[in-house]
Amino acid sequence: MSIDWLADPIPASDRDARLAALQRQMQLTKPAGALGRLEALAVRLAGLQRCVCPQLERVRIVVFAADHGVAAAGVSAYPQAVTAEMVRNFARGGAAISVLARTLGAELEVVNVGTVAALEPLAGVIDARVGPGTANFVRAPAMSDEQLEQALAAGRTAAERAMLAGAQLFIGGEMGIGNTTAAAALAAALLGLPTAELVGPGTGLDAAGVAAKIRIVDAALARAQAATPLAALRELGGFEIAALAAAYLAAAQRGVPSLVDGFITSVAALVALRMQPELADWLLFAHRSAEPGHRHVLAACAAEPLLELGLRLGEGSGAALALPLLRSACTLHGEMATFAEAGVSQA
Ligand SMILES: O=C(O)c1ccc[n+]([C@@H]2O[C@H](COP(=O)([O-])O)[C@@H](O)[C@H]2O)c1
Ligand SMILES: Cc1cc2nc[nH]c2cc1C
Repeated sequence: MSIDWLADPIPASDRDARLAALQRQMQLTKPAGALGRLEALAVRLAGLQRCVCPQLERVRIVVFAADHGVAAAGVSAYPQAVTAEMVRNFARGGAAISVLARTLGAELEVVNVGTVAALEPLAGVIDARVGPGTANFVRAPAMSDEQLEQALAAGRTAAERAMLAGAQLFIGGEMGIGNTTAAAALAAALLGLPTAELVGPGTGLDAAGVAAKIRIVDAALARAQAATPLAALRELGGFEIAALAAAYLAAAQRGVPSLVDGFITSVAALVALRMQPELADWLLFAHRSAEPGHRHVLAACAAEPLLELGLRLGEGSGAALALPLLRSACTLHGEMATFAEAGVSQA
């Protein structure tokens, strides 16, 4: 195995398709610009899908699940066992993302990149465990080089499966008790911002819990020296965060855009963007999470998310909730009558 593929080229958006889509937008029966950001979204997707009228019928949601050694430091409001228990819940169709995927007619796949518990075979769950969770990164690197490589490969192959199934959009989700601590540590390392700006309540810590979490992240940052985004991932990341970063890169390399979900997924996107800035065209950002550090990560990604609903669930749920907006942008763009077709007078 190798990680050389991470640097494989990412195609550019198709300028001719964008111009043709813009031309079409100007002919649709509405005052120019009246559909606001939906217009630019349709044009952007046209460039990415290399056609005048983009489509988002076939959407693949992949939830990457993994455990975190740092959970032993008491950084989450919930016990570590929830990660594996939620994988079962995803498989049985009872989780929020299961419901949303069904509602949207989107395919849902779960990739277990490293729960502590080894789970029985479950329908719709890929077993890609690279270890029983990461090490506690306060004391040691979160993962070995080999584990990092395997987690990246799990993300890449998930994106490849999505592309083979004809996905027109990739949505990554995550599940991992303790992963807001890993995400905050990674973001602090990459952005150089004070830890307190990036650490938040996660699943529901109180103020004292958040203060303790800040101290834990500070201790990890004092221990770990990371000169590159990959080194930061290895030192402070999680298996699911590495897999997500890889999946965003692999999808873009194959010409498929991704819709980024919340705080943890945005940190994965930031890591991937630091590896390949050309990825920026291919990432759409769904929402601003209630996790306070998310706004800094979004700003660093130059992202303007579509929604702000106070969500802090993860699982890809915010991206799933934004999908109807993106789909509407496409169907309006593709199906509205032009002024000429409808016999409506132009300005
Ligand atoms: O997506 C978000 O913005 C988000 C914000 C807070 C928490 N979460 C979810 O909650 C879990 C991590 O929270 P914690 O407190 O255990 O670090 C993990 O499973 C995430 O999917 C997700
Ligand atoms: C129950 C539960 C469900 C989740 N889904 C994503 N993160 C989660 C965290 C908890 C605690």
